[in-house]
Formats: sequence, structure tokens, C-alpha cells
Amino acid sequence: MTHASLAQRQRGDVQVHGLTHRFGQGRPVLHDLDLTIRAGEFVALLGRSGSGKSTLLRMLAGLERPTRGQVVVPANKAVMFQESRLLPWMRVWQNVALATLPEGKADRSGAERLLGEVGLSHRTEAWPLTLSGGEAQRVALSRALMRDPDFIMLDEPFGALDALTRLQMQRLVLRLWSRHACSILLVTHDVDEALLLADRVLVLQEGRIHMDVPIDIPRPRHHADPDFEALRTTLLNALGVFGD
Ligand SMILES: Nc1ncnc2c1ncn2[C@@H]1O[C@H](COP(=O)(O)OP(=O)(O)OP(=O)(O)O)[C@@H](O)[C@H]1O
Repeated sequence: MTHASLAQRQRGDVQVHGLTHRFGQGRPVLHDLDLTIRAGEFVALLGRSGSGKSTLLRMLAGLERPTRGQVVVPANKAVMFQESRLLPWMRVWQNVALATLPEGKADRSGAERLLGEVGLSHRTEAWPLTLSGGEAQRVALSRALMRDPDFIMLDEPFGALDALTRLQMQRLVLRLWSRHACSILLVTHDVDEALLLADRVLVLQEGRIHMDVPIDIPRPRHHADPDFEALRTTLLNALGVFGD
């Protein structure tokens, strides 16, 4: 292996080999899955409800151990969920700075800088319960970025937001991704969201990768672009939407 490719792997490749998982004695939820996410790549994971998306994300996040197989993930990683999971008794900046506490000190200026990046400079002193849903997710994004992670996992991060806020958040994620040069795995139910954001879209079906589609449309992307529409049809077909 060359120095360059070794450095790249150390910086952030995610590698999954032969991953199989079952809960208890049930049938496998993930079947012998292989997957690579290259450093800096933005991958979206689509799949019908119950196809195993969150289970795969939890394995990558180290929250669940696979029944069988190998998972190699950068040590410096972060996860963000559909709920912001902020601590209500801490101010916004403290919730963000909390991510650095394992290193021993609360980095207030780092937290405030990131809150500025997500457009919340004016809310650093606020209590989480006074935030809108979109603001709370911006705080959660800042917290995820606090330790300058190589790999971020986003599990339906905008699923609970209204359509307009969701569009704003999608644009924000793209900006943050290009600025912070990390890899991202986005779990979503939203085909358009996957197509707007990702370099590559994976379709998970009953625990297997049924489709792996590179999205070669230049950014910024538009819903009405014919290539976008063609890929939307392909992905909706793969999800079985037209078969119901
Ligand atoms: N802790 C658990 N114990 C038993 N079964 C589980 C557990 N977690 C998930 N499952 C099962 O594993 C399968 C995959 O679940 P998972 O949550 O990964 O799907 P998903 O694709 O993320 O679904 P959704 O889009 O609805 O969130 C489902 O059949 C689910 O019932």
C-alpha cells in the first residue's frame, strides 16, 4: 500500500466485511454485507421501513456488536439522530462543548464558532427547550462537528422537520460537509434528499445492499433536472414504491 492510500485509510475509510446480524434467535436483519465508504465521501442509505438501516448505522457507530463480520470505522466519529438529544439543563453552547469533555475541558470558543457556522450565534446562551425543531437540529449538528470527526452518521436527521426547514438543513449539511471534509453516511426515507446530497446512494433491501448508485450530477442539484428525475424513478422502483 502506498503512503497516500495508507494516509487516506487512516483519515477516514469505513470498511464493512461480511456483516451479518440477528437479534436473539430471529432471522438475520443484515446478511453478509460488504461496504466501503471512502474518506470524504457522502453516502446516502435508503430502504423501506425495517430493511435494516438503523441497525447498520448502530453497528458503524459501535452501539451494537455484529453477530458476525468485520467493521472498521475511524475512531473520531459522531452520530446525529432524528431527535436532537440535547440536555435541557445545559445551555446551547454547553451542549455543544460537552463533546470535548472527554478530553478534559469545555471548549467554549470552539462551540461558539461552530454555532456561528450553523447560524446560531444569537442563541448560544439559550436553553434547549426554547429552541425550534430546526434550531435544535442545528445545535445537534454543531455538537457532532465539535471533535472534527472523520466520519459522521446522520440517522433521519431531518425526518421530524417541516419541508422548508428540511430544505435549509439539507443545504447547511452540504456546506458543512465541504468545509469540514469528513465522510457522511445519511440514513433517510427521502429519495429526493438522498439525490440532492449524496455522492452515492445505497438501497438496502431485507438486510442486503440491493443497489449501489453513483450520483454524477454536479451540485447544486435541482429536482427538475432530467438526470435527477431519471434517478428518482430508478430509486423509487428499487424501493418497490410503484409495485404497491
Ligand atoms: N433491538 C431489537 N431487537 C429485535 N429486533 C430488532 C431490534 N432492533 C431492530 N430490530 C428489527 O430489525 C429489523 C430492522 O430494523 P431497523 O430499525 O434496522 O430498520 P430500519 O430500516 O432502520 O427501519 P425504519 O426505517 O422504520 O427506521 C426490523 O425487523 C426490526 O424489527
